[in-house]
Amino acid sequence: MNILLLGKDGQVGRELQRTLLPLGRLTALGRKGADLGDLAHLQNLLQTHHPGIIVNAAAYTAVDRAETDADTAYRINAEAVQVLADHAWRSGALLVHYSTDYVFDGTKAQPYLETDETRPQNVYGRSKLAGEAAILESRCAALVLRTSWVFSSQGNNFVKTMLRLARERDGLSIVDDQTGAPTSAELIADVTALAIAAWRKEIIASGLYHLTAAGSTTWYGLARHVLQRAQDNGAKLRTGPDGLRPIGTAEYPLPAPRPKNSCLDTSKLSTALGLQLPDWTAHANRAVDQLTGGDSR
Ligand SMILES: NC(=O)C1=CN([C@@H]2O[C@H](COP(=O)(O)OP(=O)(O)OC[C@H]3O[C@@H](n4cnc5c(N)ncnc54)[C@H](OP(=O)(O)O)[C@@H]3O)[C@@H](O)[C@H]2O)C=CC1
Ligand SMILES: Cc1cn([C@H]2C[C@H](O)[C@@H](COP(=O)(O)OP(=O)(O)O[C@H]3O[C@@H](C)C(=O)[C@@H](O)[C@H]3O)O2)c(=O)[nH]c1=O
Ligand SMILES: [Mg+2]
Repeated sequence: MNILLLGKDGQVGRELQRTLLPLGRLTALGRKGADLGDLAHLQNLLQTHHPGIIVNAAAYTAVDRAETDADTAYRINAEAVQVLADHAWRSGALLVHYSTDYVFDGTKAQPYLETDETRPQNVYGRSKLAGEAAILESRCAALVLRTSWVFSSQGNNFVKTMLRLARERDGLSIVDDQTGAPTSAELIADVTALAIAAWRKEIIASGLYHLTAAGSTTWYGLARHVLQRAQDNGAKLRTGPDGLRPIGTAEYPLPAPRPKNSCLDTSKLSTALGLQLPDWTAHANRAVDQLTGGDSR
């Protein structure tokens, strides 16, 4: 079985290079080998490789930049995904794709279900929702995995930003009224491989699934946890956990509005696969330890 991984150099893509290996003959391409902005090239590439499984970890993820660069965000997050879905439908391939908590408006008091109404508040979220729709409406075999607040010891993410800023600055103000589940790229890639194996055995069906770590916190809570762990590991910080100031969203204005509640209910996927998704702190500790030389416990 040929597996084609797109976006191999992103946070999730890097981890998928490891977890997809036992599932088949893997071809992993980054932006150089497969530019999702070039739809004609993408089409040719799919015809050449004829993969049995396409895993798309590439995306336009710059949430604030998307507000003024909507054309590019839609080309990568929706039009390229339409090309993948059309190919999967015609060839019978399985398409595995990722989406986001930002498809919701964040006003629900409880974690969001797959069946809840979507209402994205920013361009990134709307472009990702259009990508989901392209897949689900194509009726190709697909696993669309919505996740949230992705971090890893590699790439660009909030955990690494906090460690950098805490080394550079005296005191940091962090938003404390947006709640979500920080999810490691490692966990996403591990569960993706399990889901593909289960799909092949017809244990799980095509469709939309929420995939995040268990538990939840705010960005402030995440930053505190990260800086506490880093300090315990002996990292030299100018701002420790007690130097963080919790603020409201209004005090940290950004171009793109973010949902207040980003929590996703993961019972559909965890029940189907028989998994107990770990608390977000387990992988957060691992990432901080990798970045600050501590022991993972
Ligand atoms: N990051 C997060 O917090 C969340 C992510 N998701 C979703 O999870 C998936 C994986 O995200 P994650 O790994 O975190 O994202 P990253 O931003 O770490 O990686 C995305 C990758 O896509 C690549 N890419 C961007 N544009 C193109 C293009 N035109 N052609 C080819 N490759 C391109 C990027 O390359 P380059 O670096 O060169 O731009 C990068 O390697 C995405 O679908 C994302 O929407 C969902 C919820 C939260
Ligand atoms: C750097 C910084 C950020 N913040 C706030 C801004 C924002 O509300 C929050 C997170 O900032 P970020 O820009 O890292 O987060 P953002 O890029 O919005 O993260 C999102 O990325 C996309 C791709 C997703 O799909 C989402 O699930 C989510 O992970 O932290 C502070 O309050 N203080 C700070 O010093
Ligand atoms: Mg960001």
